Amino acid sequence: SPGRLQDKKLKITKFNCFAGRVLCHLDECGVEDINEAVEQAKTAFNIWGKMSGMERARTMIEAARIIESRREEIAQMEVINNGKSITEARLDVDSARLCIEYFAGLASTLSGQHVQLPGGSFAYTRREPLGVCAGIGAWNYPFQIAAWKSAPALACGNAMIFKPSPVTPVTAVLLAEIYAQAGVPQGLFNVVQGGQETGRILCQHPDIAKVSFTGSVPTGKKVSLYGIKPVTLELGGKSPVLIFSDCDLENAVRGALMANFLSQGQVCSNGTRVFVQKDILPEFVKEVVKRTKSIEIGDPLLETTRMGALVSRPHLDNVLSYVNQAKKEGADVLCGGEVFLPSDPKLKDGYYMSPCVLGNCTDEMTCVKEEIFGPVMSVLSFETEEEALHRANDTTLGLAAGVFTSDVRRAHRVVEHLKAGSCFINNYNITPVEVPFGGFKMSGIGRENGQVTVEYYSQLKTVFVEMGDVDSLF
Ligand SMILES: NC(=O)C1=CN([C@@H]2O[C@H](COP(=O)(O)OP(=O)(O)OC[C@H]3O[C@@H](n4cnc5c(N)ncnc54)[C@H](O)[C@@H]3O)[C@@H](O)[C@H]2O)C=CC1
Repeated sequence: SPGRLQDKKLKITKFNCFAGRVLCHLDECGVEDINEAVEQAKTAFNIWGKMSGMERARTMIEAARIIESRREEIAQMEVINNGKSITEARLDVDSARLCIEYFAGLASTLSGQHVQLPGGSFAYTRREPLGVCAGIGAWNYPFQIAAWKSAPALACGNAMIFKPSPVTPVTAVLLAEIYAQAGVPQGLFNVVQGGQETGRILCQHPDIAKVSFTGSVPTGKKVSLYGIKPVTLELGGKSPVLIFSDCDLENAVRGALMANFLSQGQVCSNGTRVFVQKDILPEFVKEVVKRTKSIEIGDPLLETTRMGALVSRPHLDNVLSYVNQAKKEGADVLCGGEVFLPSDPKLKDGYYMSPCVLGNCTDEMTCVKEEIFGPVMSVLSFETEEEALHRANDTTLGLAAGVFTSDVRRAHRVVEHLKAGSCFINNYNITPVEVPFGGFKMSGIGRENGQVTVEYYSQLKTVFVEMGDVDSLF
């Protein structure tokens, strides 16, 4: 009930995803903790927000350097936190570092405009920070999300209070430690732990100037109703990949695997609806199934592992139930879709499953309509470009989309008509921090990364300067 966190502390139990054992217990933060974090952040903001961009950049670059020096330790912690393979966890740590470096570089470029007006008068605009921002994270990229939100926030002169998902509470704390070590004012980036109630209290706090949220569509809807404050929403997807018969098939197969199986399929931008032109369907399916079957599943800390454990037992059960539903609705399970038991007895209670390819799918099937958020690829066939585009766009979501073709005119024509915020031509699921990322339609509002993100973490002030006398009508 509202306010229940005012009096008593609730405990979060965090499990180790790949061995299924209890990892730690945490107290959920309530009103008092959040008030304290906000007060600290306000004090820190008063120092940080007044510094020049160059000064802020220097501290952020130091944070990036510390991340690089602790790369392996952070990556290992992320594996335990989330269950993904160490190879992927290292890439997440790199992406976090690159994002901090990128926005440190932008910090000194923040500027306004000068507008000349009649009579020598003029106006200018100032880009000012918002104040104390809230960041709310999902569980699939815990460290990376904390960096993707805090880097632009801090570069623009704001403070941030970040709440990680209670399913993966560990690594955001490392980021707070690193910023502190780099020398940001105390409390500039703080972490509060907890679930939806903590999130609600934080977002609704009157001194929170902005909320940047990553998570599901239903929660995003709630967050957007919390008050008159700017929100960035990075929500779910059910993205299409269009594979034309004139493509380079080898690259299309690789792209389809990257579009579905990174992070055990728990990626918002995944291209889970794979539309393949009819004449290359048999060849494509044969190759995709062969490679999916050979994905090494198991201990995510081993270098050879390509797929680790899903994030929790209930989530694993949910993904498996989607596979069962697909079977009932007439899809063919071409491979995987079952609980996977690693040979190492220590891992017997982990949340593993074999990656799944569903063939013979149609647009009405649940697996084609709903975000599964697990390693399940649905393959559909199409005949014409027009038909593929119509079916690809027939969804309320619009996070990402991909096209594989060797015809340069087709590639750009198709992308022009795809209703998605992040489109890929002849690749999939790459997210360089220099380019904006975010969704159309119900997949979200605003963007993360790229120069444009500065606009989402600052506000514009217009200043009019009169050089003559006041021309009064009275
Ligand atoms: N577009 C993007 O960049 C990404 C989107 N996602 C989406 O996130 C979803 C999976 O993540 P989950 O953690 O299960 O999502 P979720 O919506 O259940 O939770 C996300 C976060 O919101 C918090 N929260 C829950 N209720 C809240 C409330 N009423 N007020 C404030 N905060 C609240 C949670 O504790 C968690 O930290 C998927 O739908 C996925 O597509 C995930 C990663 C990236």
